[in-house]
Amino acid sequence: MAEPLVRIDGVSRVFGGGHTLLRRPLPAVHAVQDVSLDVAPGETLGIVGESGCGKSTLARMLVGLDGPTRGAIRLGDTDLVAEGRRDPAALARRAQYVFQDPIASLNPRKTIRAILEAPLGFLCGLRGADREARLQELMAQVNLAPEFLDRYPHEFSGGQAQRIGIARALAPDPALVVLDEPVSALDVSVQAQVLNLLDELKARLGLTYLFISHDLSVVETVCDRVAVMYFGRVVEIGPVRDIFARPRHPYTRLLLDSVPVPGRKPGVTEDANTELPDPYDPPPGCAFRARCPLAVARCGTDRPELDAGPHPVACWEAPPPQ
Ligand SMILES: Nc1ncnc2c1ncn2[C@@H]1O[C@H](COP(=O)(O)OP(=O)(O)OP(=O)(O)O)[C@@H](O)[C@H]1O
Repeated sequence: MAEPLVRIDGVSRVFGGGHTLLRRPLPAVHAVQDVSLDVAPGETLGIVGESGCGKSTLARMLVGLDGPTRGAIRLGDTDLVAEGRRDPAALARRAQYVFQDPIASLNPRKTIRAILEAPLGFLCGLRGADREARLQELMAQVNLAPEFLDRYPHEFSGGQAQRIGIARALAPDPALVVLDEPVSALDVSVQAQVLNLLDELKARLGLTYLFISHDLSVVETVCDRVAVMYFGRVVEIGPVRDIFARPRHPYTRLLLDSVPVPGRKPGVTEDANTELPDPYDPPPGCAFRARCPLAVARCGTDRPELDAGPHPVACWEAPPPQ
């Protein structure tokens, strides 16, 4: 792999915890636990897993919207966490976020012009004719007519609003764009247009994407590699083709089996125990074992770590890589 653009090293994020004034322990949620992964420049890394597994928490840390409790994140050769504290604008010029709900993520009282001018002025120091030229360029990049600049978010369809969200993210010309379920709120027909646009922009502008989704068919289409998260941890990571053709973790297999295929009975919904473990009381050993068809005694006591190679998995019973 080329020198990584992003290096996540042993990152954990705990919410809550600590003690009351009377020294009673407060409950803590271990949202992200000891995650290490790299993202190469120009790569699209998908993060998949069911609701509550820590995808958004991890993503938010990559743009400084949240900070790790432990571990380090590097963006190029800078310490992202330190940079986010020292100079949030410098971090925002390099890493941007596209939110799931496009209309809710745009200020309803501002025109699109005002929404896009803010980062161009504040982050890029553009004024006057230079700012206007960049505004026009951003609108062209997301295939929206310049007349739309003077409209308000509620006047847009979901797909158009997401184009504005993408234009706002591109405004400071970032290297990394975190896409948090960017098409899941859109109609299926519009999803394809937005995904094509993201693909074109990535090629044209040399972007790197972290793509969060629970829609595996979208992930299969757009991602180069995929990290599968379960209960705050990465349990499998590898090239998208390997993950889909030869999943090694039983949880990944369960996710793939749950994708609706016409004429096939879903495999997972018959699994009675489909709840994640209690995040306030994580079980010892492997967090997946209560749902796992391969579980053995050791899984209840020893937590498996990711093994080595281009397609690592954290499972005592996983088949060897092929
Ligand atoms: N600010 C917070 N305070 C307390 N707990 C939180 C906070 N943010 C997230 N959590 C908890 O951390 C865990 C991971 O949440 P996160 O939103 O990262 O998961 P997710 O995989 O992105 O889920 P979804 O797909 O539903 O957005 C969950 O148990 C969630 O309830």
